[in-house]
Amino acid sequence: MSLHTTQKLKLHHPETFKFDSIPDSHAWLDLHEHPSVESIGPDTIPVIDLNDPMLIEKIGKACEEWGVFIISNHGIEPEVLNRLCSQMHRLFALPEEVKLKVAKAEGTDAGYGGGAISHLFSKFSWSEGFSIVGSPVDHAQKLWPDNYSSFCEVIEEYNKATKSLGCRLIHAILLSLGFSEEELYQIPIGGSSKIKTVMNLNSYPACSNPDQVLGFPPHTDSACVTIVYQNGSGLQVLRRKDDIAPTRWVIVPAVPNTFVVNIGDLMHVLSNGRFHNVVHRVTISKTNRLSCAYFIGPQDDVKLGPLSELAGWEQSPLYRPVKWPGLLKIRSKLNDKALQAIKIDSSSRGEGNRISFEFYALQA
Ligand SMILES: C=C1C[C@]23C[C@H]1CC[C@H]2[C@@]12CCC[C@@](C)(C(=O)O1)[C@H]2[C@@H]3C(=O)O
Ligand SMILES: O=C(O)CCC(=O)C(=O)O
Ligand SMILES: [Fe+2]
Repeated sequence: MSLHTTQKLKLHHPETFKFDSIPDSHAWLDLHEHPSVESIGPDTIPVIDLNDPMLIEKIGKACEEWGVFIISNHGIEPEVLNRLCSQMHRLFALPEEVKLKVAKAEGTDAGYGGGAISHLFSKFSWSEGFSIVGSPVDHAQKLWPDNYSSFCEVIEEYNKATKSLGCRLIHAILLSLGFSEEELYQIPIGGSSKIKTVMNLNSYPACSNPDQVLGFPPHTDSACVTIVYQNGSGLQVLRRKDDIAPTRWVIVPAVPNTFVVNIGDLMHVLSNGRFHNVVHRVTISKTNRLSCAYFIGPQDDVKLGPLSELAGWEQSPLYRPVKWPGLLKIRSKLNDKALQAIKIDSSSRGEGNRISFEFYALQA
């Protein structure tokens, strides 16, 4: 791979994952000093059974307090997940030059490469990703000209099942905000025909010095919700300082037959700041790990803002409405400061206005 390609995609050098010592480009300093990681502590990420009669209340509470929860009884067959895993193995085991045939092109979200905000971090991630937007057929044909249907079939199947699971979750989340069943359909993401989904397949190779690297640095997801399937642990969420302890990383356990659900920036905006867009990162271990992150947000032409008027809340809106692609553009410049750029904040005029200006310039 040429240096140019490597830098543009913020991808590893093909030999990196075989090194015994970690190259400077991937080694983070003081990674585990602050905040600390809670291995056994007072924190347990809520586990929510989708058949629980108290589902709405439990989901609302988890979205507010944690911004992440684990779901069981989701109805997706383990057999589909096993097939998804074997196709992910098959994809990432391809030679580097084959995977690069479907490298993300400038300005597109779909294809092989690093994350959309990877260029904002000082170090490379110990991971490879493949993003799917819409049909995977074109890319799959390039990867396996004679044998692409087994990949496409499981992707389509998983997509269909996870999309309907996502709609169920979004409904429960909106109901927890106080909307009625009838009102749901007036909301820009309240129905399967209104949402857009992006599937991100991730591979985190085994590492001999896992404490020096990260599979993905700390970030929030931009979408409304993300549904994560993981075949082993590695994901950690940042728990805010509270009465129990200071800010700390909490390990998200890998519970068989469950998914992890994260709240993203757009759900934080939609709920007018009530739901927590949780910061998370991915750590690496001595064994290979696979995950599939399924991002659910509004369609590209839909502006999403706080739903305060609809719900008749007393609080005034904290954010200006934004389209998903617009937010991605701001994030690719401002990273974790992106939401400040759309904040309606009368109290901090100086800084706020400067960032808002940048926001409008980017939107133009
Ligand atoms: C629809 C999406 C969601 C994206 C951007 C675009 C395609 C790739 C997604 C990710 C995947 C990896 C983490 C993330 C933070 C990243 O860097 O790229 C995600 C990002 C986001 O959540 O904004
Ligand atoms: O691999 C994981 O567990 C999560 C990956 C992630 O955070 C992402 O793709 O946004
Ligand atoms: Fe993420």
